[in-house]
Amino acid sequence: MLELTVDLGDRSYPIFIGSGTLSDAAKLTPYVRAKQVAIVTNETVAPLYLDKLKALLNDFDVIDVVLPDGEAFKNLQTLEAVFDGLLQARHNRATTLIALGGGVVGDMTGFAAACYQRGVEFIQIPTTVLSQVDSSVGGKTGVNHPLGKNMIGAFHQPNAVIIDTDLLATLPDRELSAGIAEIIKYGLICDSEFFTWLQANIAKLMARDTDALVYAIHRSCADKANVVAEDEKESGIRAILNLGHTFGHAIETHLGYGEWLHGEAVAAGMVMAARLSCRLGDISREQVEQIKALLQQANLPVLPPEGMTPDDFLSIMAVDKKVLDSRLRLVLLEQVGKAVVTSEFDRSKLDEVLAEMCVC
Ligand SMILES: NC(=O)c1ccc[n+]([C@@H]2O[C@H](COP(=O)([O-])OP(=O)(O)OC[C@H]3O[C@@H](n4cnc5c(N)ncnc54)[C@H](O)[C@@H]3O)[C@@H](O)[C@H]2O)c1
Ligand SMILES: O=C(O)C(=O)C[C@@H](O)[C@H](O)[C@H](O)COP(=O)(O)O
Ligand SMILES: [Zn+2]
Repeated sequence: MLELTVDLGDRSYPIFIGSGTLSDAAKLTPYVRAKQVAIVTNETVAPLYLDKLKALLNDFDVIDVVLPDGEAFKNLQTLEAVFDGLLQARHNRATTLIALGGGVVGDMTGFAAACYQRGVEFIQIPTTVLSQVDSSVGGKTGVNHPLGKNMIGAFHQPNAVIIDTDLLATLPDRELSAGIAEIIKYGLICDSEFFTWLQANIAKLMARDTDALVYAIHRSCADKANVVAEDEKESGIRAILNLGHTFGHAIETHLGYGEWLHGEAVAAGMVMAARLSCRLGDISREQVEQIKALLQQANLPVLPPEGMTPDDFLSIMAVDKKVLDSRLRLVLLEQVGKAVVTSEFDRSKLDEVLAEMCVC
């Protein structure tokens, strides 16, 4: 079992990573501070893992809230079900919410915890690759709005993150690939050595080799924990975790949430960001091809969806959360392994990349 810490002073918390961590009550119960516990999960994950989790909580008063499955349900209306469950069971400020599921369940549970009675504690038990390497760590919580991804939310850190790699056995291949997109992101933004490791080990990851998966999850969480510890609320460096997301969120919003998976949209978005970085003279064409090749080996898209126009991108990107004083800010690559967040780029180059990549 591996352990990392997200270092946030007196709000620091552990990330436990390994096979079988969800069979170990000692990893969970110290982070539940009172009797009331509410497990939030969804209709796909509940039949697979809810009983396993409940078995660790025999000494607690446990309720569960089972949400519908899908990005399309990551909204304020679905959140009502969590508040209904908590209020009907008379949960008070000492309750602990536990998110058992992928990033959708994690983001919604965290946001419910941030809001319920003005803030209660929560624990993340991520069950997808994407949530194990990214969404369960760092305290970004929230829901989508029809006009933009994650537009309603809060920063609210969990008490602990418990990652059991055994749970990935039931994950569909398409979801594995989507998670690998965010893993590749870390190599690109801050860890060139990891990028090189990924080039050598992508086949193992795709074959679900346990050692490779544990290594990639641990390294991704370590990279994310470092960034979050430096800039918890994204006043600066944390925005590098958004590589590919300005384009990717535009794809998700334009298509309707759930058509493309988040990781798929981010993959295409990272190629768009890489192409722009190349056009601006930072990374080479060869490096863009290396990035594309790695994503393609993970069965990820490297082009935007057919029919999406430059104007479709620009109108949604205009409401991106990183926009400052009406100016678009993008995460670009200075090198493979070094991202920067900037509004100081030649806008005509963005137009050229969009025109070149959008197949209408
Ligand atoms: N908060 C953050 O920092 C952050 C970071 C990255 C992504 N996100 C958000 O995370 C979401 C994407 O998360 P995701 O990729 O985990 O998608 P998801 O939560 O929709 O899960 C993917 C699918 O896998 C199913 N599933 C989950 N665990 C399973 C398991 N062990 N076995 C079988 N099926 C399983 C789910 O029911 C779902 O159908 C997006 O909403 C994205 O915006 C948030
Ligand atoms: O943790 C972060 O910071 C990230 O940006 C991680 C992203 O992978 C994630 O998709 C996040 O939800 C995006 O946040 P947003 O603020 O751009 O909505
Ligand atoms: Zn993401």
